[in-house]
Amino acid sequence: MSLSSLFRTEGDRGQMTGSTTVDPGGAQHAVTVVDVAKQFGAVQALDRVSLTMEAGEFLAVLGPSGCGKTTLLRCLAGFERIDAGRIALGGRAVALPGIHLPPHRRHVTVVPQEGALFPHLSVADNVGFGLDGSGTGRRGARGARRAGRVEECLEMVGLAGMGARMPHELSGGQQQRVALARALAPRPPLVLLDEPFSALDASLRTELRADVRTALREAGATAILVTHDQGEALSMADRVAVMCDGRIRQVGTPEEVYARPEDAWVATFVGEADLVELPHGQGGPGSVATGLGPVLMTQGRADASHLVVRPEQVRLVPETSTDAPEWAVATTVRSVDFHGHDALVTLGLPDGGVARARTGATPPHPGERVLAWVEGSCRAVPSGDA
Ligand SMILES: Nc1ncnc2c1ncn2[C@@H]1O[C@H](COP(=O)(O)OP(=O)(O)OP(=O)(O)O)[C@@H](O)[C@H]1O
Repeated sequence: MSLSSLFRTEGDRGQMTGSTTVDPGGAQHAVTVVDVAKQFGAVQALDRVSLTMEAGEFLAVLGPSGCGKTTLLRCLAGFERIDAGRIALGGRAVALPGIHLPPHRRHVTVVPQEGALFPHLSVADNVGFGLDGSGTGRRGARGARRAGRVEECLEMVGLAGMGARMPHELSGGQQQRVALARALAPRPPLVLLDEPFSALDASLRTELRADVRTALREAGATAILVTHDQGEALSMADRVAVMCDGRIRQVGTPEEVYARPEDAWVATFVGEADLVELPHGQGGPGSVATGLGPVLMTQGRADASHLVVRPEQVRLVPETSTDAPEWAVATTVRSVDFHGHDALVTLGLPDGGVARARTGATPPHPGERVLAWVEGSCRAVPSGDA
């Protein structure tokens, strides 16, 4: 679901009035979400969602399709009323039982998926749309201030000097840059990005990710990016909130959610991982026998049920090599997914299981016999089944 249809209507223009409703628990944070619930018929789109953000922070909300990411964004923007819980922005309560501040009073701007620009307005007029002085002519001090801010924002997104162009004269990537410039122009304390790169090709996405990150940092904006693309979330965000079935399963830095997943579901959703089921009660530190030989297990939890083995931890050498440790297991390469800079090799293990190994750009061939072992230690996690 996209926010684009609801992005800034004429009625939103320039209305940024304040509210005196202070949230007692949210005063220190740019964003405070506490136990927010939202239901559509039988679907619990948000199930007691809580999170806080500091000013200037960039949070990615990462989860599969239908997990509730857009609903969370829409509740923050004010397009949806919450059923329970509370939301405060900059210490100001904007949603709680009995209070629902409309979108134009929340000081939030949205960068939607695509098609958000007004086709009949120039790039400069699109960017300046919500600014003081828009619609009042371009002369005078206000007009000059507005023009200055528009050019500043276009420069921030790498489009300096392109204000006179019309949207149809821009590429898809340039149009998304304009949408970002428009969102940043009123200096909003919170910018919401709803899968803003989804319509772009792979190389453009990568380029734009870095530029958007830089522009947001320069603007000092607090930002939330909704995405189902783990690479996008891990490469751009200060912290990642991993969502599943209307709940936030884990919030942490990209390194934390990747290296220390809370449960097996997070481990397999954020990056590739193979799970080894642990014998009951074997969650504590030590060595575990697996189809890939003995694996060192870190920090077990009493309820741990699976060991997380990342493909980059699995080492491979030809079966005839003498470079493998004595506990390496002789396996057969089943298939190879070649990605250019690296490859994901699927191995058929002697115990009938499969495991994956990430290799360099010269992987072994399907059918080849190799020695495999796990390097470093693996984390034991609970299954995460609700
Ligand atoms: N207005 C609505 N009426 C009924 N159901 C809705 C409505 N909006 C969302 N839902 C349902 O709520 C759930 C969460 O939807 P949401 O759009 O938030 O998910 P999402 O994670 O953003 O998915 P996607 O990545 O596919 O956009 C889904 O089951 C969806 O069908």
